[in-house]
Amino acid sequence: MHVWKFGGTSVGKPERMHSIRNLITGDDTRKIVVLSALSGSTNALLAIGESLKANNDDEANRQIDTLKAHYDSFISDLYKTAEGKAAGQQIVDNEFSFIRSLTRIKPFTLKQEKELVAEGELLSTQIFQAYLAEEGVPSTLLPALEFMRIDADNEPEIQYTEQRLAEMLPQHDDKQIIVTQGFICRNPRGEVDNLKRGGSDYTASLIGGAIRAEEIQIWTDIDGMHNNDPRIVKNTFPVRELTFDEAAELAYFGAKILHPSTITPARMFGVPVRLKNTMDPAAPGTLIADRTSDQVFKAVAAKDGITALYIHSTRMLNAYGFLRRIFEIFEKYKTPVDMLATSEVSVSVTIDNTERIQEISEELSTFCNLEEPDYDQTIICIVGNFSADNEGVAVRVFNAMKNIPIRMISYGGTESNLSLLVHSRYKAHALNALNDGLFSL
Ligand SMILES: Nc1ncnc2c1ncn2[C@@H]1O[C@H](COP(=O)(O)OP(=O)(O)O)[C@@H](O)[C@H]1O
Ligand SMILES: N[C@@H](CC(=O)OP(=O)(O)O)C(=O)O
Repeated sequence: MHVWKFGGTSVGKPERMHSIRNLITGDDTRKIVVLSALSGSTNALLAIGESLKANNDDEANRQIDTLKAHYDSFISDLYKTAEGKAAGQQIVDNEFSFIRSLTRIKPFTLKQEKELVAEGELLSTQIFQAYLAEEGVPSTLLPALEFMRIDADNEPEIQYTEQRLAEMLPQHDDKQIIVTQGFICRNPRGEVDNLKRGGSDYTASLIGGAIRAEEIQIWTDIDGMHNNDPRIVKNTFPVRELTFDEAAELAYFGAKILHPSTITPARMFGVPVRLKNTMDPAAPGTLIADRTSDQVFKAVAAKDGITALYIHSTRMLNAYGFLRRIFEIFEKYKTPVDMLATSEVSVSVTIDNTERIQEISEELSTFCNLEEPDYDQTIICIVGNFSADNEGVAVRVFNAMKNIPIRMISYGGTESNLSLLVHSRYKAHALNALNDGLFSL
């Protein structure tokens, strides 16, 4: 069985839904088809939520009218028959009457916001499945809220998904196509929740891992993982093969094509992930699996919103236990550390979640001296085959970066990553310089 995920841009127009229908029925493989919300919908729903939080109900109602008009016109273009249009209209009317009911709940809390934002995927999947029905393609809609769950730390419970799907899927053995929602899940309180922005990729790989799929395919609007951010750098090109580790680093460090956690379940169960282009299905895309080519530099990605903390020991040289004490504090406040640089008496670390920075700094100050943190930093992550006997890797990177100030360097943590910290104002310059220095022929 395969799991195929189509992102917002791939379902965002009626003609794109027509293409998806052709793609998923183009071969005999049984598929779970994971859909995101129509492009722009999640942002529009969040904007409605912001108006409601600000008690601006008139604005929220205007925004709801605009979004509903978009769906009305979408379904009128999507379906051919009067029955199809009526079925589509029924779905849209039902979901929008639920959205309007949320505007009447005061105060508008996070719980309602999560229910509101889930409407994007609830709409797209029902609309698409009704379209398949109109086209005579047998399919089932499997509600993600019945098999996707996160725990108290917001981590997906893959064993629960495995067990639920083992119960649910056999009931639909007669169907080749099973449609479900990306992104949405329940939390331990049974409420509607989600896997954070871009989370439909993660849904697909959690399902793929849970059912030990033959392959997970992520269909988007570009022909695979490019060697650099195509929104910032010209002349990028698709990378044909990546290992799980390489792809995980790129996704975590900012390659927006994949949600940062997508690779974890796929790697855990050895399920290959293929990135494909809905607009150009014949393009080979990128295969993420255990094997890779031996090309030295594979790709570069950048992650913004990073804060660097500079921590100095107040004790003498050779003190042991210093790092342990520091990291226990980050653990206590559930704040992951991304980059790390050490000297004998100092440690510099980066974090991207500053929610608990105040408490962390106060506890560190009890046994360390802290410098002012640097905000607005960017991690530039260079991924490739940097095995210990590969000479010249660092020199090529630093030559490319020779005109850009570097705040921190991390190399040797894995054989596939070299990371640099720069101020965010240098991000575009750094990505372009690395493209010229590492990839131009
Ligand atoms: N290294 C990269 N390779 C490919 N695409 C990238 C990369 N970095 C950023 N992107 C952006 O990711 C976009 C696809 O991701 P996304 O918008 O989340 O798609 P979808 O809506 O299908 O989920 C591309 O259009 C591209 O602009
Ligand atoms: N709709 C959600 C989930 C998602 O994954 O979307 P996309 O596949 O379009 O990135 C979001 O916008 O965050």
